[in-house]
Parts: sequence; C-alpha cells; structure tokens
Amino acid sequence: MEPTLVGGNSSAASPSGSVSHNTNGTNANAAPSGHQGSHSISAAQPQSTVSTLSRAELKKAKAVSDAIDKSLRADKERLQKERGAKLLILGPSETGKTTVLKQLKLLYGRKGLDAERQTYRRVVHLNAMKAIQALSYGLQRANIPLEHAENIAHLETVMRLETTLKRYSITSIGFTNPAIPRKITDAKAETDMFLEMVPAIKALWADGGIQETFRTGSNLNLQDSAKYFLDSIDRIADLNYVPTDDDILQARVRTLAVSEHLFNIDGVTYRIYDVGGQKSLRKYWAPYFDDVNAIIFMVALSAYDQTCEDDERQNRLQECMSLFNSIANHKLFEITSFILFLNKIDIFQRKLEMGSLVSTYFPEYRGPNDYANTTMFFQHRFLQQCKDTAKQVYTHFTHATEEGREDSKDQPTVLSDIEVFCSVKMK
Ligand SMILES: Nc1nc2c(ncn2[C@@H]2O[C@H](COP(=O)(O)OP(=O)(O)OP(=O)(O)O)[C@@H](O)[C@H]2O)c(=O)[nH]1
Ligand SMILES: [Mg+2]
Repeated sequence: MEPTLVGGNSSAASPSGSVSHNTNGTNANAAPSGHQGSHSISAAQPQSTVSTLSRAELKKAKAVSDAIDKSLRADKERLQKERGAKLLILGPSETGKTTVLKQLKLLYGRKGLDAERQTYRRVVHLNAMKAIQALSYGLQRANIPLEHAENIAHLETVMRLETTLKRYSITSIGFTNPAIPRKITDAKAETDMFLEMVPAIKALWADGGIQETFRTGSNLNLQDSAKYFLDSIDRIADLNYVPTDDDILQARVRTLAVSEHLFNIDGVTYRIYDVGGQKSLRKYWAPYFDDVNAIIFMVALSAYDQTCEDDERQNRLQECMSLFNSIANHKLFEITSFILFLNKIDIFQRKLEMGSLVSTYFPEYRGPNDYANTTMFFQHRFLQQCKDTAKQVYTHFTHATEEGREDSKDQPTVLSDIEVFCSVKMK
C-alpha cells in the first residue's frame, strides 16, 4: 500500500498505525508517556530505605504511588480537555503545511472549507497563469524553440502578464489585502483576465517546445501543481466552475501570517497553528512556542535535488534538516511530542524513477537508489538531528495532496496520531 496522509503509513505497529522511533533509531511503539516524568516507587525510594521495608510496606507504598500517578494523569487530562490541545505545524516553505491543514478541514471542518471554495476559484486561475508564465520564461532562458511558430503571439501575451501577476498575489484566503490593487481583488475582473488568457494557455501547454521545457527545465520556479491545473484548463475555465476538494488541495497560496484553526472533535478542542515557512517569516513563530502539546514538522522529501529559493548554494533538504535540528532541540519543546511528516513522496518517487541519483546531492549516501533505502536514509538523517536520543519522533511518509476517501474513515488518520501524542482521551 502506498503511504498517504490519511489512512496510510509505513507500519501498523503503533496504536495509530504510525512508525514511532526513539531518535537513536530503535523502534519504540510504547505509549508516548516516556518523557512525561513518571512517579515510580523504585525511583522515589533511596536504596537503603527499600532494603529495610517489608514486602507488605513496599506493596502499600507502590499502591499509593500508583494512585498518585493515576490522579495526576486524570488531572492533566481534565486540564488538557479544558484548555484543548495546542499543535504547531512547522517546516520550511512549500513543504505542505497548509495542505495538511486543508486535509484536517476536509475531515473535521468541511463547512469552513466550503465557505472558502469560491475564493479558491481565483487561486486556481492564478496558479494556472503563473504556471504557464514560468514555463514560458524557462523556454526563453533555455533557448528552446516553439514547435508552432504561430504560438509566438501567445508567448508574448503570457510574457506581458508578468507585471500584472507580480502585483496580483492572494496572500490569505478569505482576507482582502490592501496591497492588492482594487481591480485585482475584484473577482469579476480577475475571471475576465483569466478567460482572456485561456486560448494562450491552452495553445502553449500543447506546444512541443513548452512540453520539452516542462520535462527538461531546471530552476523553472514551477509550482508542484502546475501540470495538474494546466491539464484541467477546460474544466477550470468553465463559467460554472467550482473547485473540487482535489483542486483545493492542489491550490497554492503562500502563507504569510500565522493563523489559528480550531477543531472540535468529540468534545476536545484542538488549536492548530499554521505558519509561513519562508526564512524571513520564521521570526514570527516564537511567540507561539509556549505550552505546545505536539509539533507536526513538515519536510518535502522531493526537495533533495533542489536549492533554496533565496540561496542557490544551499540544498533545500539540508536546510530543512538544520531547521528541524533547531526546533527538535529547542528548550521549550523538551517534552513536546513530535510528528515528522516526510511529505511529497509521490514527487520523490517519480524523481527516483526518472534516474535522479540521491548520491549526487547527498554524496555520503552509498546505498541503492531505490525508494525503500533512500527514504530510510533520509528518515535516519532527520532523526539523528535530535540530541535527546530518547525523544520519540513519530514518522510518517506522506502524500498530502492525496484526498482521504470516505471508506478510509476508520483508518488511522493524522488526528489519531495527534490524539495519542496529546494523551487526550477523545471518547
Ligand atoms: N504532488 C504533491 N504536492 C504537494 C504535496 N503536499 C503539498 N503539495 C503541494 O505543494 C504546494 C505547497 O504546499 P503548501 O501546503 O502551500 O506549502 P506550505 O508549507 O504551507 O508553504 P508556505 O505557506 O509557503 O510555508 C501546494 O501546491 C500543494 O498542493 C504532496 O505530497 N505531493
Ligand atoms: Mg502555507
């Protein structure tokens, strides 16, 4: 079974079906209470006293200790239920943080997502225009000729979009941004602009030159959803088009501000925070670091062959590891549970199949260039970042844009992991 965000993972060993590892690499699917200071009789009694206690006294002391433990646990659970569980979704840009949040909304907050559906229509149109524009620039940069000379006019139309699209950035779904010119925040103006572009987008996407650019181009600055939307151009250009759940998962809006999302599941409130992953936005994370129950750390495995947007000398996955290092070893997260999502496995697998060698970018890797061995290598590299080798980090290999199916409702989900982590009883 291919691992997916909802319902799939690489092992069924833990109660939630996730793979749990101590960071020293051993499998540790024991209950996740290991690092929450337990009150045990053997630890509490000095050796000399223990030897002078009778069996009956020891038994009695143990019973008292167990009762204290139980009562402490119950108090903690009650408090947690009242306060709710606080979760942060952290990680670099474009790793899929907001996509995971959308998955949670699809499962537990569909109403909220339905209200945003019309706004996503504009995001989808914008994504399609940006995709064809990035390909057109790539074609020019690489001096690849167009297959059909008559498409030059379309190419020019798309290039002229540059200045308009630069100003045109939807920063946060549902919020109008004063920085966006009025003309552009106007949904009708945007739709008209997109519809005018459709013939050019269709003709160029069908052109052999653009296809070659798509196949061979590097540093195209192309979004992962480019092909998905360009292939669907007729459907998304329909006047009655309403984005599907899949479209919403594929739509890309860069997160600029930290946002809080509340989910109420079986009487427990989950406060989940989505942050902007760009380097310049990470300074805004710290105010949210207190009292965190769990952190979902997102990694785009597929970025192993990419460089950072703002520094072409730095490998993207390497930079992600450094970020994980600073988060996993942060003083405020000593007892915080960690869920590591090694995401975008679909793209990662495709790259391997096309012959891209992991060892080109990570020369220390000497194993076979197959999915099983390379993913294990990266998992190990991430877990190695934790200085506390007893820290439990639950790892999932995920494909966050794959929609959870109705019939997978009973399968373990992201939230079933979160539930275990927070030690919150849901029922
Ligand atoms: N193919 C594929 N695409 C994915 C996957 N996860 C996310 N994406 C796409 O990757 C793009 C970026 O995802 P986001 O969720 O917006 O990334 P983010 O981490 O929130 O990025 P910032 O807001 O900039 O920090 C979107 O177009 C998603 O549809 C995946 O597993 N596979
Ligand atoms: Mg985001």
